[in-house]
Amino acid sequence: MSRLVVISNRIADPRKPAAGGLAVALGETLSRTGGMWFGWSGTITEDGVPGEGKLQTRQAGGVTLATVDLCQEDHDSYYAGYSNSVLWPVFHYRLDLADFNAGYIAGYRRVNQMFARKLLPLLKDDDILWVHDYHLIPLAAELRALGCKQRIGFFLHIPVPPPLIMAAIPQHEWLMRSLFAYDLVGLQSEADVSHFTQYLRTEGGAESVGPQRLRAFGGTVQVGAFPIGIDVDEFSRLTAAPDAVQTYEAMKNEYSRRRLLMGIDRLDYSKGIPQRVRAFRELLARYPENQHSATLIMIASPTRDSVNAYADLRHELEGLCGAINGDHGDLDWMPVRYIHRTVARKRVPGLCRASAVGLVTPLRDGMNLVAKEYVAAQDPEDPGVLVLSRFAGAAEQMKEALLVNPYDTQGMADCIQTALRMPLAERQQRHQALMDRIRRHDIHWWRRTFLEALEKAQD
Ligand SMILES: O=P(O)(O)OC[C@H]1O[C@H](O[C@H]2O[C@H](CO)[C@@H](O)[C@H](O)[C@H]2O)[C@H](O)[C@@H](O)[C@@H]1O
Ligand SMILES: O=c1ccn([C@@H]2O[C@H](COP(=O)(O)OP(=O)(O)O)[C@@H](O)[C@H]2O)c(=O)[nH]1
Repeated sequence: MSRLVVISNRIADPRKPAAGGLAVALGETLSRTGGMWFGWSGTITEDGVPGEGKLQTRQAGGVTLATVDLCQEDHDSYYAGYSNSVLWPVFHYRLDLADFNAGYIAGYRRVNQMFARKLLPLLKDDDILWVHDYHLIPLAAELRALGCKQRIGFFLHIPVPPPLIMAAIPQHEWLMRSLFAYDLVGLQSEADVSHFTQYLRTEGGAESVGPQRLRAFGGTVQVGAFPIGIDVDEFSRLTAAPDAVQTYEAMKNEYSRRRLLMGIDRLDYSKGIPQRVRAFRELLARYPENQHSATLIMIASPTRDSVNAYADLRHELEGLCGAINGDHGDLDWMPVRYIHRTVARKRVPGLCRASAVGLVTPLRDGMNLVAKEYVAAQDPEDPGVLVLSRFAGAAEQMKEALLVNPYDTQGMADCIQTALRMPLAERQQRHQALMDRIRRHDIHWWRRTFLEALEKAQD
């Protein structure tokens, strides 16, 4: 059987809590299949030479972890720069936050070339390569240029914007053309496939040459939607494990007289956190019965803090939470518990299960695994209610959640009130339907269907 080689910028460090769905999902996938995981070590070296990171390999169970360091200059131009100040904001429809600094692209190309150079000697002839996410769009083209013949699939974890937004990236054509070096391009949702296809038609004159196969830019590419899932059984086990049970009991005890609402995200502007907190403030104002009762636990895990837009967001959120607590709080009740730390993964299910409402309200999100984890952690006899943004990739599958528009503060407050008052029978019904869906399309389904499609993709 062929070995699976997964390549992503972020790899899970078993010594640290993993905040970020990609690392969580790929960790779970590889623990099943074994193979190799290649990516950035997470280390930034101060005296390194650009394009020359040190390669290290180590064994973690059945998985070989192969990592390279980045020097400060590469980190700033490739990761913080082109990946997270150009591609991330534009793909999340935030042209206003993009920084089209002309210097970033050189670092992006340099690191992709370095990854290709370091990876190639580690490969066996019949390996299957699976490259992940926007940091590594040109990796297959770089590998092909060095003679790599293995099958290579690509999966994009973030949304694809409509063509005219994509076209704002100065190098958009080069980027999209690079995708033709892959045998298969996987996206999170049908909406993403539709945007990608529209882009190729309008900018590359694409024509269909088979089911989900397009010809453009002088080549052909196979495209498909493969919505990522969670490991439902593993998450259920985690929910029943001592750490999660202890967290659940501690929360129930501490907030016995309150109704808990929770949000847990990286502190990212795509996640709609200030909008969510404003909707919560509106809930307290419009429905005063929630005063002294509703309590929002808002975990905002630190992320990408060297990028300005993230530091600005932190200030905004801290001001907002402080103002709500100042205006509405009392000696025995603080409406918002804002926590700017990463919560260990083993405690996440306990927090989810103790919360009557799970708030997953991104302005735009590739998928959002928290939405699925919240559902998986519930007690089926007395489940909480998921309030989900219609702009999360997860909304395409999770129709039985209460879907909201996160830009509509009043609408979101009304929806939270509906969630808080929802009768038990309806909560059970919705939960059961959502569980069926996340079980059918779990992480194993995702890996299997993608890899089967990759195997079948024409040369
Ligand atoms: O690696 P970081 O810069 O610390 O960021 C964490 C990850 O964020 C993004 O996650 C995405 O993947 C999830 C799983 O498919 C998906 O549910 C979510 O909607 C996406 O935002 C990013 O795409 C990853 O590359 C990062 O590792
Ligand atoms: O403090 C935190 C914040 C997040 N997470 C986990 O990080 C992942 C976030 O993935 P998601 O797809 O929701 O969003 P991303 O951060 O990848 O954009 C989920 O598994 C969360 O449970 C965590 O373990 N601790």
